[in-house]
Amino acid sequence: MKLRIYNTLSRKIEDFEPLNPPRVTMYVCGITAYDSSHLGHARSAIIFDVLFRILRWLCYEVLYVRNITDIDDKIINRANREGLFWKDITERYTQEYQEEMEKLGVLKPTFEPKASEHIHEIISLIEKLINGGLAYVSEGDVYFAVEKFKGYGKLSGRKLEELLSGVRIDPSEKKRNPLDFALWKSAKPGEPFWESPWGFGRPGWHIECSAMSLKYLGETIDIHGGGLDLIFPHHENEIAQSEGATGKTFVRYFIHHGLITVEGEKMSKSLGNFVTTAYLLEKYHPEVIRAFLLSKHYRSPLDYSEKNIQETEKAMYRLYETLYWINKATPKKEGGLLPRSKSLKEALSKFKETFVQALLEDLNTALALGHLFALEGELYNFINRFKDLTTEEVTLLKEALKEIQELSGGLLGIAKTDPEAFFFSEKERKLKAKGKTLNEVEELIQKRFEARLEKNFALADSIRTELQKLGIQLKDTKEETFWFVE
Ligand SMILES: Nc1ncnc2c1ncn2[C@@H]1O[C@H](COP(=O)(O)OP(=O)(O)OP(=O)(O)O)[C@@H](O)[C@H]1O
Ligand SMILES: [Zn+2]
Repeated sequence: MKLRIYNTLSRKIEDFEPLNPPRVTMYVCGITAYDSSHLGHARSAIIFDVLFRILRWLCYEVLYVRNITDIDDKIINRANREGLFWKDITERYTQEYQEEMEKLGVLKPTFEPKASEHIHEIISLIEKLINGGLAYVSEGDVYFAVEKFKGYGKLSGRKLEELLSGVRIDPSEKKRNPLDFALWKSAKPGEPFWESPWGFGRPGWHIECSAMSLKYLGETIDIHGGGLDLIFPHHENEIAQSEGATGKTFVRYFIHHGLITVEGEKMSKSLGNFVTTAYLLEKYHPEVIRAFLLSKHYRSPLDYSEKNIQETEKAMYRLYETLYWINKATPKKEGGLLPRSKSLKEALSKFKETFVQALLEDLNTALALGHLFALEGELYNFINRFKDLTTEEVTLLKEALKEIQELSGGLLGIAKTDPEAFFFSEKERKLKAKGKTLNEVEELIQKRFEARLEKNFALADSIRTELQKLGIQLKDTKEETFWFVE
């Protein structure tokens, strides 16, 4: 079994071959910690989380770095605006982000280095670039000289001449070429600074990723990822810095995901069209958010709207309802598989074959989810149609449950929660929003259950109507009333 993945460098889907198997090195550009994270940041973390899980499932030993940018103009502006020390800002939002990612079931990367803790490595790398003639000092700043690096533009497919035609030349600039970018910026009043051979100052944005990936993962890394907004200039500049300094290939596979959009525009803080991860976690189960984010191919844009995520929630409730019934299923008679289970059996073996296959072919989470829901549909119909299950039929249902939990739960982080726990926390959360407690509602449901046993249908119906007003959906079986809040 082999992973095939789209490589932005070649613009093709390629077989994934790590440089030194079984080791795989992966670096993903993380957040700039100056504000609360939004759904776009969660998409990035979850896509690479799925890739991380798949690589581990393929028995690779993955070293995964996701950095935190904690030196940046936006951080400094925010700190000055709030009258706080820059570190207060970055620590607050880093912690918030890490807690949210944990709630979303995102596995911790091997390393989460911060730019501010790697100034020494950054300075050494800049010195190397200056010594190699690829960077120059100008009034306390250091710039990378883009025309000195032959391959500049190879990732984004841009040519230097084309790029130059689009920029305004300002003769007062400290740069020799308007496309040169800052590796080091001299300190301005009110900004954090560090000591360097070029005076007090701070690193530019791009150099931190080159320095930290070199430190933790070595000169050549297998995978480098981020949103496609980072292809140019960020990743182009990272290549120039890293390859300029080492003379080696920096990245074997560049993987870029599409953006979360709102009515077609990138979700971003500067446009003010964002929903925070915290807000979504208040409203939706973490697995609903994951399922929504994985419902489209990672390279496509994904348009957020409340309606779209609510549709995912409906599908997830149905999935969990099915898993709930399987959990509860017990045989009513001894016996083997009857002809009626033929299509379920086929659906299960199809799922086992196709689910992982979809993920291995360029991480097609949308298709994998399609396979999951196809099996779920078969399971749902089977459970609802046949109440006199045989021992072997129950075994088949439990096997399907186990496969779903292992494959979808393990690789997508979806369907990994115990179904009872899923509904319990969902009911609590939704009732709280309606000003009700779980106890109150459970008492009503019990009362209705008893009324039905006593054939007091008038009372049972009036309770049902009352519950429906709260958006509660009820489903009666002989043993219990299954319910959830819409
Ligand atoms: N709308 C989005 N959809 C998907 N990924 C995004 C989106 N916005 C940012 N990202 C990704 O999140 C990661 C962290 O990015 P970063 O903190 O630099 O965000 P940003 O682009 O500055 O966000 P904003 O513009 O909202 O401030 C990057 O890999 C980036 O590509
Ligand atoms: Zn980066």
